Amino acid sequence: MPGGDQELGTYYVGVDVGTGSVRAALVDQRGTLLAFADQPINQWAPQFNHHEQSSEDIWAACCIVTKKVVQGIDLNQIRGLGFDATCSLVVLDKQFRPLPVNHEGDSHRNIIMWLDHRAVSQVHRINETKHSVLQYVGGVMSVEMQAPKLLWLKENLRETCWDKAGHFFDLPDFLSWKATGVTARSLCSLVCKWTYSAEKGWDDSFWKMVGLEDLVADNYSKIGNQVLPPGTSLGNGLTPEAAKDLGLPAGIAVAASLIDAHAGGLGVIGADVRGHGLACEGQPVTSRLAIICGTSSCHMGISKNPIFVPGVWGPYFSAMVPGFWLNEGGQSVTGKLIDHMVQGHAAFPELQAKATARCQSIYAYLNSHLDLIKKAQPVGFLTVDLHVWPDFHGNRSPLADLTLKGMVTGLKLSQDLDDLAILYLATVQAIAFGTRLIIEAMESAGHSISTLFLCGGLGKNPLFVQMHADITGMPVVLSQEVESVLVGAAILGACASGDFASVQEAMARMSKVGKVVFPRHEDKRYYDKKYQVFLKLVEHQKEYASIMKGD
Ligand SMILES: Nc1ncnc2c1ncn2[C@@H]1O[C@H](COP(=O)(O)OP(=O)(O)O)[C@@H](O)[C@H]1O
Ligand SMILES: O=C(CO)[C@H](O)[C@H](O)COP(=O)(O)O
Repeated sequence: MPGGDQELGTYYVGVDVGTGSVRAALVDQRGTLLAFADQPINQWAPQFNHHEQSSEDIWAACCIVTKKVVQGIDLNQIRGLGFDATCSLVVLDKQFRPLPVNHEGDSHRNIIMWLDHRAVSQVHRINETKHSVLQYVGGVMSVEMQAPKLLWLKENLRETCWDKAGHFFDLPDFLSWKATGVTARSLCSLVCKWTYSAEKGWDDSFWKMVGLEDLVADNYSKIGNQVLPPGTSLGNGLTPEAAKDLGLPAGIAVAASLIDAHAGGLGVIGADVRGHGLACEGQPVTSRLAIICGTSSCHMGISKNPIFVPGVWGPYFSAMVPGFWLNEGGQSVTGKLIDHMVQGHAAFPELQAKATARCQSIYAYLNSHLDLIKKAQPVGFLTVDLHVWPDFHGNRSPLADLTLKGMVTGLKLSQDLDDLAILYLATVQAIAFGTRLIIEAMESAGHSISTLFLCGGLGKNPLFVQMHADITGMPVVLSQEVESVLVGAAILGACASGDFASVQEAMARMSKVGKVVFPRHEDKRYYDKKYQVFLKLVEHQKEYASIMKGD
C-alpha cells in the first residue's frame, strides 16, 4: 500500500500513442502529471480509405517522448511503464521485421490504421456468416476491426505480406513486445478487436468460416496464444535494448497494454466524485459513461452483467475494468471531422491569420468569435437553420452502417468567418447529438447512465464540452489532469509494479475530478427540436439511397 512519503518519490511512465501523435508523461502515485511531452507521427493515405503508419516511426517517437519526460529524474524512482495505443494492425515477418501492407511494397508502412476502411468487401462477407462471435461486437463486425483487415491482406497481398507474416499485433501489444520481448497479447485488444472471448478463448469455427483457417492451424501463434489482463507485469520487465532506446532502467515493470480509449476510461471513470453535486455520487460506477474524444470519440459504459446493445461494440468481459462487462459506442471521426470542416472552409486562411495574430488556437478564436456574434442569445441558438449529420466516415454506433455519409443543410452563398464559425458550431453539435443517440441506445438496452466523464484532445475545447452537457442533459466531468489517457497508461505501469493490489485500487487513487460542466436546462426545448431534425437527416439520407437504387 503506498504511504505518504513514499508517494512523493515514486513515479510511473505512461505512453499514449494516438492517431496523430505520441505522448508520454511522468506520473506520481496520486495521478499527478509531473512532466509531459508529445511528438507528431506520420500517416500515409496512398488511396481513398487506405490509412497506414510505420511501427518503426512510432517506436522512435515513443523513445523521444519518454526520454524527455524522465530528464532530470532519479531513474531509480521509476517503478513501472504502461503503454496504450490505437487499435491499428501491425504486421511483422517471422524475424519481427516490418512487412508492407500496401501494393507499393513499402515495408516501412507496415501498419493498417484503425480508421482504414479498405476491407469493406471482406467485412460484408464476415457479417453474412452471422457467426455467434458477432453477438459480442454489437451484432455487426466493424470494418475497423482486425479480422476483415487480415482477410484483405490474405486476398490482396498474399506473396508480399500474408505468406511472409510471422506476427500480427494490435499496436498496444506491439509496443509491449518491443519493450519486453514478450509476445503475449492484452486481453483488451484481443477481446475488443479480434473476437477472442475472455471466457472461452478463440473460436476455431469463426476463423475457418471466414477463410482464415491458416491462423488456427498453427494454434494462433501469429495472432496470440498467450493472453494477459491489462496491467499484468510482462516477463522480466524492460529489456536492456529497449531500456537504452527509452532512456529508462532495464528491468522496470512493463504492463500488458490497453487500447487508447480504454486507457482513457481507466484514467477517468473511477474518480472519487464526493462533494461535486453529481447524480452518480453514491451510485455504482456503472452509472458513469467515459467518453474519450480525440480523432474519434469512444463511449465506454460498464456493467456487472453482459448487456447486448445492437450496434454498440461488446459486451466485452474485463476488457477495461476487470470483472466488469464493457460496451463501447463510438463515432469514427470527431476531432478529425471538426478539423476537416474548419480547414476546408474558404475563410480558413483568414481564421488562421487572425488566431495567430492573437496567439490563440484556431478553436479558441472560433469560440470567442461565436461569443461575439451570438449577441444576447445562447451560443447554441446560432444554428437554428443549419444542421449537420456527422457520419463523414460511416456510422460506427449505434447504426453500425459504414455506407452512411455526412450531410449539411442550411448553406448560404456567403463564405465569411461568421459562416465558418457557425458551421463549426453545427458540427460540434452534430457530434454531441451522435453521443445522445448512442446513450439512448445503451439505455434502452439496460444501461442507466447519469454522468459523463470526458477526456481526450476535444476535452480541451470548452464549447465541445458544454454542447455535450446541453445536448445530452447530463453533467460532464473533466479530470484534474487534462491528459487523462496518460493517467490511464500510468495506472497500468503502477499495477505492473505491484504498488497497487488491483486496477480498481489504482484507478481510485490516481483519477481525480477537476471541473464539472452542468447542462443549461433552459435550452433543452431548442436542443430537443434540433435532435428531431438530426434524426430526420439520417432517415432522409436512407430514403435518398433507396430512391437512387430503385428503377
Ligand atoms: N486545444 C484544443 N482546443 C480544441 N480542440 C483541440 C485542442 N487540442 C486538440 N483538439 C482537437 O482534438 C483532436 C485531437 O485529439 P487527440 O486526443 O490529440 O487525438 P488522437 O489521440 O487521436 O491523436 C484534434 O482533431 C482537435 O480537433
Ligand atoms: O477504436 C478505437 C478504440 O476502440 C479508437 O477509435 C481508436 O483506437 C482511435 O483512437 P483516437 O481517436 O484516440 O486516435
